[in-house]
Amino acid sequence: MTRSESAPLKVALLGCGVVGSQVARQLIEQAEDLRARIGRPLELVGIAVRRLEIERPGIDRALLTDDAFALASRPDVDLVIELLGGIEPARSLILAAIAAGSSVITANKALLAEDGATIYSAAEDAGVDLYYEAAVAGAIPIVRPLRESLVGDEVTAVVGIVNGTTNFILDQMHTEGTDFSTALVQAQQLGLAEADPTADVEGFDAASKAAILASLAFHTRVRLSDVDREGITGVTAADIAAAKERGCVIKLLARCSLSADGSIALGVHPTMVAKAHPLASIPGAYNAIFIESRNAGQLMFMGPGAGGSPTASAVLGDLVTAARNRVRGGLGPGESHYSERGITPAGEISSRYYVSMTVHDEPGVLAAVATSFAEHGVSLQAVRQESQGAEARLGVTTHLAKHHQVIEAIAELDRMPEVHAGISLMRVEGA
Ligand SMILES: NC(=O)C1=CN([C@@H]2O[C@H](COP(=O)(O)OP(=O)(O)OC[C@H]3O[C@@H](n4cnc5c(N)ncnc54)[C@H](OP(=O)(O)O)[C@@H]3O)[C@@H](O)[C@H]2O)C=CC1
Ligand SMILES: N[C@@H](CC=O)C(=O)O
Repeated sequence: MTRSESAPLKVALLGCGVVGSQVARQLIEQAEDLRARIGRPLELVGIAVRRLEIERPGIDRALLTDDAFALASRPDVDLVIELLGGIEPARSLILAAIAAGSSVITANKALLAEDGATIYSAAEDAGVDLYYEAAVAGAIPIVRPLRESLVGDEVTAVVGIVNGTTNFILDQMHTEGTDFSTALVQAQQLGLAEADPTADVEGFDAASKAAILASLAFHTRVRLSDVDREGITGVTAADIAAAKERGCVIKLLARCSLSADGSIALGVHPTMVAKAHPLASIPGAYNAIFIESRNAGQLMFMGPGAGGSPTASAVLGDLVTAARNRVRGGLGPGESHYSERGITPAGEISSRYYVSMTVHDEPGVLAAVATSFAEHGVSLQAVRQESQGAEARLGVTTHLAKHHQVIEAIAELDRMPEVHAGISLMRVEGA
């Protein structure tokens, strides 16, 4: 073995929080196994953090630095792992690492969905690898299947649960009757939530992942701002109860599909899912993703979607792959071959809906409501009416309808004297 064959590949770690601390520990504990898989040892040469003073069990203090730029720009480093999160300084640090000739591994979906194009181009121009399996659905291998395994097929739809925090919260609300705020604190304590959990509960994190999945599935570039998004902060105990009565659970679903005209329909919304549907039984912080493609047909991926150890698994998989490329020469797949596609306007996206409202409990109300929907081209599949004295709670499930048709019908219902108040709508899957 020559000196260069046995010399370690140098690794710089940016961030030592929930995920970074697990990556650092695994790098140290699994050093021998990783060396065997790569063919050369890995040497962790530094860890960038904000607070040097805090205790980090199992981490050698001598590795810590608060000068992330100096670490990311070191010309002797081979591989930089970015686990800070957020847009800046993460973007500048990744660009500095690429400029210094390092391959980069990141879990930063917010950055890739905001400005992936800049990062992808910089990596391609510099001839270094950029891997980001951990950016979508934690431990689940989903980026590599779309980027490599299915690249010869034609993917037509990607649908799933891609945020662990919101799935955990909704599951707790359904199964334990936990209130939203308590369930969110539990998710934060488990290390599932983003540093700012607004990203989770308002659906930004799931929308970022949807943008990445759609970019890979449809060989195009989709950004966070292209995704129609609604979070779970508006989901009430009454919504949960209504879903249960209908034999459903509420899940935050991301949906990306190819429209007939070649444009892409993208959305993240709380959705009533029939209990018999496979997505309904995905518990806690697990994620699950369905892919439909022309040749392969239907595929499903399921596993832990968040948390330190599961996410570290995806990061280390990318690290070994990028390290092997360094050892043997060659590069992984790039992102430079893509086509421009339109984005289907949110109002034109079709779904089935559950619309509920309080009405005067008198003859003819149901017919008036059905007529109002029909006038806007929306046909009803099922109706439930529950008398509450002089009033009744009316719930209707529509057949497939465009969002703008349902909104227009609801605006008209709102003006009808028979309809009292409390009109709410939610998408429906499989019920
Ligand atoms: N948590 C999860 O389940 C998952 C997270 N991800 C992604 O992984 C990334 C990391 O997430 P997570 O580990 O949860 O985040 P944390 O907030 O737990 O950790 C962030 C780390 O980055 C350090 N840091 C932040 N800003 C700076 C800065 N300006 N300079 C130097 N260091 C800085 C922090 O330092 P200090 O420790 O001193 O505060 C901390 O060590 C994010 O992109 C996230 O979206 C992806 C999948 C799952
Ligand atoms: N906050 C995210 C972490 C993983 O991506 C989530 O809850 O899914």
